[in-house]
Amino acid sequence: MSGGSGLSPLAGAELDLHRLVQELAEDDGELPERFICKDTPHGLITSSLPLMDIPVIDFSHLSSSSATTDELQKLQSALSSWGCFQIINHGIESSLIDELKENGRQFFKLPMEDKKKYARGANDIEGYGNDMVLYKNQTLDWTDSIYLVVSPEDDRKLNYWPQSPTSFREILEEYTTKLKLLLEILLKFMAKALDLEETSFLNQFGERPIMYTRYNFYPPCPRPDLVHGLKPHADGSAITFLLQDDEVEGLQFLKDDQWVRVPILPRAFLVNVGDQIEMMSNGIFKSPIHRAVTNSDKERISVAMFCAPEVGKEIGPIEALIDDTRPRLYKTVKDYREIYYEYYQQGKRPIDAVKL
Ligand SMILES: O=C(O)CCC(=O)C(=O)O
Ligand SMILES: [Fe+2]
Repeated sequence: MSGGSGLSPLAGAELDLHRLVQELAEDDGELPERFICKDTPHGLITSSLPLMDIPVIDFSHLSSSSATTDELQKLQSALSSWGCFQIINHGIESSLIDELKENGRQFFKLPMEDKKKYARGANDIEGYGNDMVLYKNQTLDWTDSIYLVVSPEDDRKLNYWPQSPTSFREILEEYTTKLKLLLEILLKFMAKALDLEETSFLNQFGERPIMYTRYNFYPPCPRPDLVHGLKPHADGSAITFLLQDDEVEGLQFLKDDQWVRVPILPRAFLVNVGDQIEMMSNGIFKSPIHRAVTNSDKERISVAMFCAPEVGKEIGPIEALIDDTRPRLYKTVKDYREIYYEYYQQGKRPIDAVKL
């Protein structure tokens, strides 16, 4: 479900029964037509593309009194220019991060029949599967994934949570608890960076924020020049935390019509704003377009955590960010995810649906 970015599609979206990318990759056969992009130049890892000078925010500085102002300024500038940054010294243990990713890797290594026990069901978006077909003639992305609601806890569908490797569930649970705290801290810093009340963003998330995780697995691809790992999209979430592969590059952002490669910073979080923070910040923070590319000899894994306000919660630009020089740019909406998919299915950029 590339481009789906952490939100559920409209009911009745077409479910496709094509084969998993991993099976195709092991086949060594011809690249099926449905993966070949016909439109833009794509796919290329092209080391000729510039490496992004991505801002790195040190969380330990944000919490210390002396360095706070500079770091908040950096955060503000990162989010208004790029809409993304990397976090170091975030306090989540390396061992937890390593195990989370290793569990993902091990899961994708299981025999197909074991993985298929967790296969996405008809009319569901959760579980193990390939790119989900949401609109007609959609080009398929070269990725398989496991997609799970992790919060609120009572919305979890444990039947989709792998039991092999044995620590998969426990580690994901622990990771979710820690990321939820990190999300809260980050939202407070983001408000401070704009001179707002600390809870200005947090309040819009409500009591039961939604968190989805997606393990993206990109097998080596015979023609990385012809396919997308994940086609260009902006996330429909409010905030996305991404753990990139420690060794294999693949994530790229679009800035001023130019694709740039994201450097690997092991165990850092790549954080990007999703459409919902762009709306809440009245357009000051940008929800960036990004994509993942594949390569012909190495598999790649990434783990995304999409965070969004609770279901049914009204969200919109924070009042203090609306004035004569910056009029309100977005509507107030509920359940942006439905709007997101409706627009996505029509091949339009979802955030345009909520612009005034
Ligand atoms: O694999 C990556 O690096 C990108 C993942 C991503 O953009 C997503 O899951 O929405
Ligand atoms: Fe994304």
